[in-house]
Amino acid sequence: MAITVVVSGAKGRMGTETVGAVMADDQLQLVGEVDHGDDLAATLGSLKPVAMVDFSVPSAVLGNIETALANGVVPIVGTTGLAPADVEYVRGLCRTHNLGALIAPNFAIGALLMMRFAQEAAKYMPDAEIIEMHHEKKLDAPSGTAAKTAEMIAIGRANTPPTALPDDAFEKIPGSRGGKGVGDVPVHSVRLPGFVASQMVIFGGPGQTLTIRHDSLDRKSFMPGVTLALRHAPALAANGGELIYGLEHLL
Ligand SMILES: NC(=O)C1=CN([C@@H]2O[C@H](COP(=O)(O)OP(=O)(O)OC[C@H]3O[C@@H](n4cnc5c(N)ncnc54)[C@H](O)[C@@H]3O)[C@@H](O)[C@H]2O)C=CC1
Ligand SMILES: O=C(O)C1=N[C@H](C(=O)O)C[C@H](O)C1
Repeated sequence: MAITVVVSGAKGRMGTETVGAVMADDQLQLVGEVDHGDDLAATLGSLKPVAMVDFSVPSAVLGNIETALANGVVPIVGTTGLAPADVEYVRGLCRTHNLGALIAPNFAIGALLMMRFAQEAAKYMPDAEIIEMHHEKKLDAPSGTAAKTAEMIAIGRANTPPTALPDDAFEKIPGSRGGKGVGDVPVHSVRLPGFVASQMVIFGGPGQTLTIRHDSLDRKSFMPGVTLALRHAPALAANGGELIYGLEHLL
């Protein structure tokens, strides 16, 4: 029997692509679409899908996750902009509702490999900075992918501290050195027309640099990951209330 799916954020760039991908997958059945202004709780309550995939906006995603879990629906979340504390909050909600969920900052296989290689490289080359480049309509900075990459670099270099900058180093223009969050890895966010989603992780060592780069040139790059995640929804529903953070854990 096909896995029933409601798409949240269905009228957006990712939502539109997702609607098409779900409809084209014979293991999945699209039963509903919601966007801004629609009643998600009523939709999920009446249609009772197995999964809700969310590509909405940072200000709405936590509420949508709460609504899905409260209605017994597995959230498959691509929306970014969640803080680490939000992810922990969702982890707790999953336990409370005894229902699994997935938060995946990036569904593209190439991006997952880029993050994995970055974690590995950081063991041997702990000095690293991230430059992420996205289209000009993106709301959040840094990207969810950059934030997760920084976390993974921090894990990779846990036993190998990066080189300290000079004590008297300074920024003539505030922000020139990028932003730092979890993992203390500088992240530089570029927003320009022309990009979909790209990221470079640059490692530096004495006399050498290593650059790991991924480019999503089309939003189709995310769709195999989205449908794969949705096919895992029944297993997530029965996993005892565990939140999975990162699609790599389902590969
Ligand atoms: N995890 C991944 O692989 C990817 C994640 N994203 C993320 O997905 C999100 C959406 O990206 P885009 O499609 O480019 O944005 P978009 O702006 O094109 O689409 C967002 C849609 O959400 C709708 N929306 C607003 N409030 C809503 C609510 N309360 N409930 C449901 N829908 C609501 C908007 O009306 C709009 O149609 C962003 O956070 C982006 O960072 C984007 C690409 C890949
Ligand atoms: O907004 C986007 O477009 C993207 N958002 C995700 C992120 O913030 O990492 C994934 C991908 O980079 C595209």
